[in-house]
Amino acid sequence: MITVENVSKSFPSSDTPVTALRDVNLSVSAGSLHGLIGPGGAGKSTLARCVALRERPDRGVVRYDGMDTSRLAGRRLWGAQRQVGVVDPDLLPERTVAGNVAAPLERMGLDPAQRRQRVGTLLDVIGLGRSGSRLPAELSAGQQRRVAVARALATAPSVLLADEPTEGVASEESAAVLSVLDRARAELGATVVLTTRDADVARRVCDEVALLDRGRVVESGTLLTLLGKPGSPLAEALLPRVATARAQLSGYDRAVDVVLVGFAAVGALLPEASARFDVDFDTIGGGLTRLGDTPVARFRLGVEGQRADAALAWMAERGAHVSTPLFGLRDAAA
Ligand SMILES: Nc1ncnc2c1ncn2[C@@H]1O[C@H](COP(=O)(O)OP(=O)(O)OP(=O)(O)O)[C@@H](O)[C@H]1O
Repeated sequence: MITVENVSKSFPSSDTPVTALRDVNLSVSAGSLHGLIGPGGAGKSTLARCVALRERPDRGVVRYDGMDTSRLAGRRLWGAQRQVGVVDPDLLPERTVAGNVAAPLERMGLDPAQRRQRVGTLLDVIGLGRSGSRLPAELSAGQQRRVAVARALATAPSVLLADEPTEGVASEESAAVLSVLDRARAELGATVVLTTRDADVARRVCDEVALLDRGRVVESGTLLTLLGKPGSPLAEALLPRVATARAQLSGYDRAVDVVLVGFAAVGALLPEASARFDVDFDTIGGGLTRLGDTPVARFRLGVEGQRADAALAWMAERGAHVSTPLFGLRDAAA
């Protein structure tokens, strides 16, 4: 577990200093794929570099499993930094794919046989097992980025940092880059921290997220918990839109938004509640999406029937997130 406690960081500039982080608190669970999300200049890279021990906070503490890293210096700091692999997208152009991945192992003094084996494993993880002897210039941008990830993983760090991992990669290749980060976590046991401006990247691959804006963490937590949080800006960015015209609501006793998570809920909860309680649900907005492999739906429902409250409570007991009724009462809209 990595914890960031009350971290602030400013950079000198010609007039007033630029404040990049303001009193930031954050937890990154071991083995998670944690996304730092936010607009340009929000402080994502600075926070990621503090987490990776490449930047020292002006105030506050970064802890690794409870250990205060601000007290580390010299060899102990270097040892802690080595536990964090940072993806550097710039490959060595004159070296082959295998040579790029092997470079950190050569610096470590690993013998050639072990080096070959480690490089082979990593090339398989990134899906380029047959491309070891090619040069970076022969690869697409997405393949190059995957090689950069393999190189950062070469020394088996416990934490991997990828700053904007899909930047500069064609959209059809970004899924493969993200899936390599997921494999780094799932198969190599690394805790992965990525930064992105794109909520879609978080939706596809992250399980924990923090939303930053102007140097502050606006909200953070697991994606699945945030989905059920009323008013969550991240949930709003990640779930299907439910905007509907007021007139569309006027034909119903009430309207509610429901968020359903998982195959069983998305597939069966609405028809079952409808049959059990003799209630009609009309979908008047929203739709389906996925968080990683998990299907997620948000629907705006027009609800009709005497036992609507009981039906909605029954769904909530089964894990549906049901909003308080919207303004759609028939009388109010009339
Ligand atoms: N080394 C530095 N020297 C001066 N200012 C810096 C430095 N690093 C970051 N900043 C400033 O700190 C603020 C936060 O920058 P940071 O790169 O952390 O944001 P970001 O969310 O990663 O942005 P982007 O998505 O554009 O990369 C910005 O105003 C930036 O200009």
